[in-house]
Amino acid sequence: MSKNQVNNVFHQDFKIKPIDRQKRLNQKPLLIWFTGLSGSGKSTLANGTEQRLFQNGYHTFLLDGDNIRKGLNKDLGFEKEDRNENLRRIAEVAKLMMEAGLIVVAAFISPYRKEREMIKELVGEDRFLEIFVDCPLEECEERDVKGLYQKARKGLIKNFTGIDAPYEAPQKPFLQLPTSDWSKEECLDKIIGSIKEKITWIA
Ligand SMILES: Nc1ncnc2c1ncn2[C@@H]1O[C@H](COP(=O)(O)OS(=O)(=O)O)[C@@H](OP(=O)(O)O)[C@H]1O
Ligand SMILES: Nc1ncnc2c1ncn2[C@@H]1O[C@H](COP(=O)(O)OP(=O)(O)O)[C@@H](O)[C@H]1O
Repeated sequence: MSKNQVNNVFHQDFKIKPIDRQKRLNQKPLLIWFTGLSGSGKSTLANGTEQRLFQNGYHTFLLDGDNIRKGLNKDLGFEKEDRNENLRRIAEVAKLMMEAGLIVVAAFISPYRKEREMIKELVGEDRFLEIFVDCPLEECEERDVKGLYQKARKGLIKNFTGIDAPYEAPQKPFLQLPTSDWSKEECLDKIIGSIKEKITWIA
């Protein structure tokens, strides 16, 4: 679409506002964003976090790299530009889900600081909780959950994060979880303990 066409698109106001939906669901929307290397534990912890919230009555949705890349973003690869477009679309989807009142849990490598900043700005700083799933490359490679590191080392996959593509660790994340030292349950206890205050509805 050309710039001209974008200029001819107008914002529509809805009668039902986000605040109405928040009151109905009795919760404040949030984006809980897991970032880290492949195999660091993002999906495991994002799933566990969603399960615990859901079982406690919260309205949630989980967005995960592999699944989104098989559907909405199946036209994108792993070049820097593609990763950025991947995350831009996901951020917009997460924003819509938050407007619907949901607590969104997201698990993406999201290797570039600048893109994570973009997501924070888009959804609002106070509603974006960045969780750094911190696991050394050596341990991720040893886990090699999907056999991708082995393929990357053999040169069968290009631009693999940590091997021949960068990962920029967060400098001031909301939480940093050393998954090579802490168990999954320890990490989940820390997450739930830290976000409890943020998700309680204050009328
Ligand atoms: N080149 C390369 N680099 C990194 N990861 C790769 C690559 N090729 C395929 N995969 C698989 O894609 C999953 C990561 O997708 P994401 O959407 O999270 O990546 S990104 O945020 O756009 O960087 C990632 O999932 P996780 O292992 O859960 O992180 C891999 O299964
Ligand atoms: N503390 C931990 N938190 C999360 N996963 C862990 C932890 N300790 C070990 N693991 C294991 O590490 C692997 C992480 O895989 P996964 O969650 O798919 O990572 P990612 O989504 O980052 O690629 C799983 O096999 C999981 O059982």
